[in-house]
Amino acid sequence: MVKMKIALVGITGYGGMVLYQMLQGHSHVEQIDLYGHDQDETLSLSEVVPLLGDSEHQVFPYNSETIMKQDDAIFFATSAGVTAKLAGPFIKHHFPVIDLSGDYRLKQSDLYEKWYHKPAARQEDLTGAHYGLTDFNSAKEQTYVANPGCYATATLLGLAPLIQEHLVDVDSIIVDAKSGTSGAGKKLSEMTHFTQVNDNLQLYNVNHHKHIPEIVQQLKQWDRNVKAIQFSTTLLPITRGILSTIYVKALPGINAQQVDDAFHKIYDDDTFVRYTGEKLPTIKQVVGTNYCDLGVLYNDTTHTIMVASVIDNLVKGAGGQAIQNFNQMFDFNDQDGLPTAVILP
Ligand SMILES: NC(=O)C1=CN([C@@H]2O[C@H](COP(=O)(O)OP(=O)(O)OC[C@H]3O[C@@H](n4cnc5c(N)ncnc54)[C@H](OP(=O)(O)O)[C@@H]3O)[C@@H](O)[C@H]2O)C=CC1
Ligand SMILES: CC(=O)N[C@@H](CCC(=O)OP(=O)(O)O)C(=O)O
Repeated sequence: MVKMKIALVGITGYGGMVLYQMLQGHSHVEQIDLYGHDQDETLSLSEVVPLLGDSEHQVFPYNSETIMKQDDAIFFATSAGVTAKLAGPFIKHHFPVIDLSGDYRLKQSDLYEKWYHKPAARQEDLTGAHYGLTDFNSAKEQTYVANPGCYATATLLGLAPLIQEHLVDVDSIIVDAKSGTSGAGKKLSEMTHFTQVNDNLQLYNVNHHKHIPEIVQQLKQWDRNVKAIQFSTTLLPITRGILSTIYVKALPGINAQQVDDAFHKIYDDDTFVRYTGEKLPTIKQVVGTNYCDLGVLYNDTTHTIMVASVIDNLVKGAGGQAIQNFNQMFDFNDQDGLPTAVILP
């Protein structure tokens, strides 16, 4: 059996620690080498991430040459703007990278700089990166995988059958996406301060969210007529989970059965996307798992289709999809290393 040594950068972050836990259960991963960026000596993991409490594991000072010598692939679970600076040597040597950040998702450097307000990676590297929406874009034989954003994942999976089957007015897409606070990462901010989050719901970045260009870019791959979406994001007083509620007008003559048929056609054979018809999903039923659950209602009076899409932002929305990309890159079983047990109660 193929056994791999994996490098992981970003263990102190929410995405990185959850990814680390999942990789420990992957049958082809024999070693996980952790690298930190602001340290010049080797530290114990229990010192760096007490929550993981894993005393024999260590965190090494980051060094791309060391990584390419002793590891077989690298996961970056790092903030926006990091891989744009660090990934060059790996790209040059075609060393396998799965990047959880948004640095290589957009194909145009000017678009990245407009929406991320940071210097973009090299245009040729953006062009060469693979957008790893695993249910539609296979990462087989790819070396640089840009893992999708969490809102983008939930929204694109909810829209795919409607856009791919050309059932809707593409100028009528309205997305109301809502996330738990872990989506913002561990950094402290006024918006995610407990007192501000608790007993509250907060809209933020409406019409300015960096997932808008990412979603539109992928939708255009399915229908060139897509130009824009109405996209709002709301912070929920929960830790993990996303509910993306999507509204779109059916084209004249399209009925509920055709919509239902499209979702069955696209998802009946999909391992991690579960279409539940008119039974609308809740966030709790996917938290802790790599599933995306979809419920769909058709309003005959307004001819509006509503899709409810739920995921765990740190699993299917981040590290879980990253492992799916890893499995596709190396032709491993698509369920290897991926959690299916929901966190109860
Ligand atoms: N949270 C989520 O639900 C999702 C997050 N993502 C993306 O995944 C990435 C990680 O997210 P998340 O875990 O939430 O973020 P966090 O803010 O929780 O963690 C960021 C990580 O990046 C590391 N880091 C920061 N600057 C550097 C640097 N210059 N060099 C190396 N490492 C650095 C941090 O290390 P240190 O502690 O030393 O600063 C930390 O480990 C982000 O790009 C995020 O946008 C994608 C989908 C979902
Ligand atoms: C609640 C919250 O703040 N969510 C984050 C989602 C970040 C994410 O999905 O990561 P990428 O930066 O990789 O796209 C946000 O809205 O920016």
